[in-house]
Amino acid sequence: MSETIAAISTAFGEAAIGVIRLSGPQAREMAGAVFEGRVPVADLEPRFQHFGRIVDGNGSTVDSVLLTVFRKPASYTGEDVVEISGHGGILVTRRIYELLLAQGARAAEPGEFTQRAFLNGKMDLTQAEAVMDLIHAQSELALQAATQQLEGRLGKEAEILRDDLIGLVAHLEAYIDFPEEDIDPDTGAAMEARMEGLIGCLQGLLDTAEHGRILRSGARTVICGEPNVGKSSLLNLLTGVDRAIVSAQAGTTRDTIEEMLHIHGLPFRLVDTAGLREHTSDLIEATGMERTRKELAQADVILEVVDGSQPMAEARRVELPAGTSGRVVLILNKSDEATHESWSLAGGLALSCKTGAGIETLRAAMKDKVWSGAGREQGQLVAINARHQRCFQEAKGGMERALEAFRGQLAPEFVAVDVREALQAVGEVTGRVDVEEILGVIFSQFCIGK
Ligand SMILES: Nc1nc2c(c(=O)[nH]1)N(C=O)[C@@H](CNc1ccc(C(=O)N[C@@H](CCC(=O)O)C(=O)O)cc1)CN2
Ligand SMILES: Nc1nc2c(ncn2[C@@H]2O[C@H](COP(=O)(O)OP(=O)(O)OP(=O)(O)O)[C@@H](O)[C@H]2O)c(=O)[nH]1
Ligand SMILES: [Mg+2]
Repeated sequence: MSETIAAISTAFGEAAIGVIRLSGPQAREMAGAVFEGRVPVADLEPRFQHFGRIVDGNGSTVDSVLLTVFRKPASYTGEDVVEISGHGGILVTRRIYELLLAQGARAAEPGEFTQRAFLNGKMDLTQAEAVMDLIHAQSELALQAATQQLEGRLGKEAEILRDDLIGLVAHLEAYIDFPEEDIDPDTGAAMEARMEGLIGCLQGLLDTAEHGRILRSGARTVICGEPNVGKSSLLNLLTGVDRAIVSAQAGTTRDTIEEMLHIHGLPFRLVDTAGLREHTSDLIEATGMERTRKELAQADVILEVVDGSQPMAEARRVELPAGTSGRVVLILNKSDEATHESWSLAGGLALSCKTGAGIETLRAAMKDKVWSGAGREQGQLVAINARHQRCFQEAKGGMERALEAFRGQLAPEFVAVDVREALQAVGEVTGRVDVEEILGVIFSQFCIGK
């Protein structure tokens, strides 16, 4: 990391202010070569903003700016950092950036400042990932989860797990070093309980993966039903915009239409589909239906729309893929034309896309389908991502094997091998390595010679 990197840190476009950031050993020197202020950059007091001008090679002013110096290690990246706030024009910001590149700065890779922050020990991997989640958050709950992860909540949980695993390995190692000592039954039972506890903790974290996926990419929600029941009208009602074409003609929607929406802080990716009917001679329509079936198979929520004003016997209900029944919300649309009594036992929600009656009940039902919120206290919003999920799954696998080996009275070294694998996997969550520390714990907790 001897290179000094530069990037425009604000969004591309016209804005009030544009920030260019430099990080690395030559940050101050490079900034000093283009900045003219009352005091040379090398002597500027860190963490205060200083007014001055950016000048090009001919000595002409490019912009008047505010400049901030951060001295290693007290910066975001842990390196020397310089930030320059210029006027936010596309061209002006770009020119300052290019002047810095001309001084030898390298264009930063995506995420490189945060990567350096991680490599310099300013944050763990879960926090680095949270920075990205925070930037990408599109809903209130996703933002809350990212903020908490950035504050280190998940990292702390992983570290606690890791400490427990290190303790366990240390304990097992002690028996390897002293094979003449048998594990007495009380200790054995306690160790078994400890392993079970760890598996429970890992499972608890794994249980948050579903919520994590939904927060990060939205609950996949598919609107399906026979032609002309009001599917596109429902998409428009939920999103509040006239996105999809609505018409009295059956077969209006041919292709899938996608829109994002938010319900009580949760993101939903809503897909309107071509009406499903068993037989069609229209090739385009048939292709549309094929897409619909694919969407249905991976949906988190299925909004099955029927024309509730018609008798239930006349409705040709869509054949849903196996295993999806728990995810279905049946919507009895066109309730403004009165809901036919034959639907009374079907367990559907009466709705009118025409008047909007019933929409709040539907929104609540959609949230319920994907957000049980069970298990975790209010305000505690741990939601692991796919990488964490892989690590924790591997760790749990290791612990399950360890427990089995332990119960089968295998030698402690075999049990320890599996626990070590779990330890490695959990260490990967925060991005730590372990071996040295295990040695440390062995010698500090178990006196040699006993
Ligand atoms: N202008 C600006 N705004 C920003 C950032 C930035 O880099 N620059 N950040 C970037 O994403 C976020 C803030 N994150 C930061 C985290 C740590 C430090 C920092 O200087 N840390 C020092 C001192 C800590 C202290 O004073 O308590 C350190 O860790 O030693 C700076 C920004 C959001 N806003
Ligand atoms: N009375 C009444 N009519 C509705 C309601 N919702 C939709 N409609 C009408 O039903 C017809 C079909 O609506 P669409 O939303 O296009 O139906 P669709 O299910 O998307 O139809 P396809 O795309 O052809 O499969 C239109 O004439 C709508 O105005 C409702 O709640 N009440
Ligand atoms: Mg439609």
